[in-house]
Amino acid sequence: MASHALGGPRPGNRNVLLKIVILGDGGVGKSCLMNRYVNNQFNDNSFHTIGVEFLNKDVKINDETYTMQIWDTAGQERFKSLRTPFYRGTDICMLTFAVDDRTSFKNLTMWKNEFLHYANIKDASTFPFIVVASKADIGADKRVVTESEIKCWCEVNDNIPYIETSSKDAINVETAFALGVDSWKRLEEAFDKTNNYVADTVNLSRLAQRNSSKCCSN
Ligand SMILES: Nc1nc2c(ncn2[C@@H]2O[C@H](COP(=O)(O)OP(=O)(O)OP(=O)(O)O)[C@@H](O)[C@H]2O)c(=O)[nH]1
Repeated sequence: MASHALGGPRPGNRNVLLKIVILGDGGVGKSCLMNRYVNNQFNDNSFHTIGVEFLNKDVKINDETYTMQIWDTAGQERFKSLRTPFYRGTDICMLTFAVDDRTSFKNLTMWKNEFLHYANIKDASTFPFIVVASKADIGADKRVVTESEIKCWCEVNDNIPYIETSSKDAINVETAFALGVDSWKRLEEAFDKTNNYVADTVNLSRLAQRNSSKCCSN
């Protein structure tokens, strides 16, 4: 949760800082996604990430300015203990798989659960996840995960928003991050509303208690 949600009104002239974590199997294109988004570059021979790396980018989305702090994590199993300590305090989680890699799609559930566990999030339905299908530029002959099965997985998982991207051809990369921010904003507003509602309920019940104790003392 961003600091303004905990500490009162959003400061007028400062950017909202959003911590965004990109998760998914090794080789699905997480580093390339971050590099396309932040530096508008693509590397055909990107190396495996060891642990985590992060980059910042200031953006304006729907008239609001944000500092996007993007954490690219190592997808390989052997780096699990190096990446999981960085999950806490995340505002948006991008669950990534490559459309030419069925195992990476099957592992989305594992990634989601790993994140929920180490970020200590109790209710997945209130957290802004985004599913990012990467390498959408590859030919139809190489594609092994269909759009309908991705949509189905998202539906079963609290209707997580989903987008197909290509870092190589710069398709939908900015939109993917904007989608994450949209989802974060929607859930944050819902959270604020619920909390106000709970606060009102508490106040009303306190009032009722006070009134009823008055009645008792009469
Ligand atoms: N065709 C295509 N290849 C891509 C795309 N994005 C990444 N790749 C390639 O996929 C390979 C792996 O990309 P990375 O970004 O290093 O993958 P990663 O998910 O960060 O991998 P780990 O660091 O091991 O977790 C590289 O050879 C990239 O060039 C894409 O949009 N299209």
